[in-house]
Amino acid sequence: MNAATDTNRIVIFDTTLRDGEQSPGASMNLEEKLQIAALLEEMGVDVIEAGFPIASNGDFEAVNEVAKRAKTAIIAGLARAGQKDIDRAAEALKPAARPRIHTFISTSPLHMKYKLRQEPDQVHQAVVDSVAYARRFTDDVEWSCEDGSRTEHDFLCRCVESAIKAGARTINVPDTVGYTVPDEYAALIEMLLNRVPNIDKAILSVHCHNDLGLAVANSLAAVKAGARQVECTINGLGERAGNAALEEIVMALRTRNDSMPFQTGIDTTMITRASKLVSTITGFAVQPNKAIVGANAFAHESGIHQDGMLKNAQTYEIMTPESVGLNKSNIVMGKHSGRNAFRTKLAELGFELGDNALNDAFTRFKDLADKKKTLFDEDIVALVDDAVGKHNDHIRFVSLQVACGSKGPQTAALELTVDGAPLAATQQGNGPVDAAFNAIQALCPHEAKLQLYQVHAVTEGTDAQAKVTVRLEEKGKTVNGQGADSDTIVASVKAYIHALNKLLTKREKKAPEALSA
Ligand SMILES: CC(=O)SCCNC(=O)CCNC(=O)[C@H](O)C(C)(C)COP(=O)(O)OP(=O)(O)OC[C@H]1O[C@@H](n2cnc3c(N)ncnc32)[C@H](O)[C@@H]1OP(=O)(O)O
Ligand SMILES: CC(C)C(=O)C(=O)O
Repeated sequence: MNAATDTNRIVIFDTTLRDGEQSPGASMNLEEKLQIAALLEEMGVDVIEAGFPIASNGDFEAVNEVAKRAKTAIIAGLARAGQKDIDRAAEALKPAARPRIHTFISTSPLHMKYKLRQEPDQVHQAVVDSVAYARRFTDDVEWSCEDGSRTEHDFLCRCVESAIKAGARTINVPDTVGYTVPDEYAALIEMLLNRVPNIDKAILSVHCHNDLGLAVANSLAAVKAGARQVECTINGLGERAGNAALEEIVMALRTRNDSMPFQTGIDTTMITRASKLVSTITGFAVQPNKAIVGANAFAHESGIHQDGMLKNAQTYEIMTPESVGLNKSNIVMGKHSGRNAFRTKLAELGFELGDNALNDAFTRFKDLADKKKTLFDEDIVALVDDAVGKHNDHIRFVSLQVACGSKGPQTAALELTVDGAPLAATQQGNGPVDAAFNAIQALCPHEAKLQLYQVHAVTEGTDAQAKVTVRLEEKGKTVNGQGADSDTIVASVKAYIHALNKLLTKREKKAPEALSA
């Protein structure tokens, strides 16, 4: 039996927490990673790559904590070809019921010569040694040939054969730089299946980047050619232009099962929740026309389309919105809704809040419902995001009053509490946002630099909530803060404070006494 092809079940390997986090600015804290991992497991992801344990203590802790909590999913940790990396990955994965060590090394001439500065024979030896060493800790070892799509075929076959002989159960052939095209990539997979004598002892996997916008097409072509694991991320997050998007792979396989008769274990109705959670946590907005999860993916604007939809939805919809978890709810939220309905709605939207966060969010919900005529799911998501994980915050927003307009000066009077102590300051600035941020600086002096300031309207209308993302950088560490409010300046201040609180948490972990710095 050929394990690589004799099944129609596609293993979904999600790397949102590892390759996804390599997107500049997409760093996530431990609590956020745990939330994402829990949702990935609930939606049926087979393998969750939780991090690269040697990269930092934070990555180690994330892999370790995800490993402790996982019930059914395989948890993978990445490691370069070296004992130190593998030891660290093995240590982080110790509590996992189903640990996988994912070890990799580059095999393309370019990477071997310039990056590794190693001869092919040395790289080949490193493949054998690293896989054999990883097998001391777990039976489940995955080996990746980084830049596999630009690797010479003879050398690739030699390395793959040796990796399998040394004990790798999954062989991943990444298109690391998003260079390949579908027919070429499919031919590469076929070539490996035809030429590597022991290929039946392993599952072939693909890991595609989106530099030419072909990550999903390449992955699907590879599946048709015999690959049985696809590595992907929610919303296509990832290094540079990103990775293949999980939601696109899964929905393509489901919708075009006639031409691609393969199954995944994903509960597709959780896709929208996962997309929103990852977007909220990373501050990476999903483009409106993004396939499957964009705001317009199921919107029909033009008359002829609307007419067709009314007569038969299949005229213009190849998937139902319900199949990806949209519009499932018939709970209409408004100012008369109670706590139970709110909790149920939150569960539908993918949030499980502790009592404190729930109470906080419920109070905000009631305030918003008093101000806003119609509350959409997006409003609730924005408002809950605002509450999630903030109950331990050192800095808390109390109030803001701004004077703005064409005559100036723009002034912001801000009240905060820092560790419970009330503080107030009034500052001017070049516009109300600048004035408000200057007031924060006056109350909480810090060195962090503002790298990104982004405002989105959560829904339509002039009473829509604004959702603001603020990215701060301090000593090479970046954090994203989010804030939502029907007042854009208040949302901005909340986002800034959220980011500052995250920086404080990072500092606290590094040196508990550094909080006052
Ligand atoms: C394609 C991918 O996505 S690979 C994963 C990328 N992810 C990351 O890099 C995560 C963040 N990285 C980090 O935190 C750091 O780069 C670390 C901790 C991994 C390594 O840090 P450092 O030890 O300071 O090394 P640095 O990053 O400067 O250089 C990488 C070194 O690893 C070597 N290397 C790269 N890949 C591999 C590999 N698969 N196996 C063995 N060695 C490798 C490089 O040749 C280089 O070695 P050199 O220092 O002898 O020249
Ligand atoms: C480590 C490997 C799998 C990778 O991320 C890549 O090659 O893009």
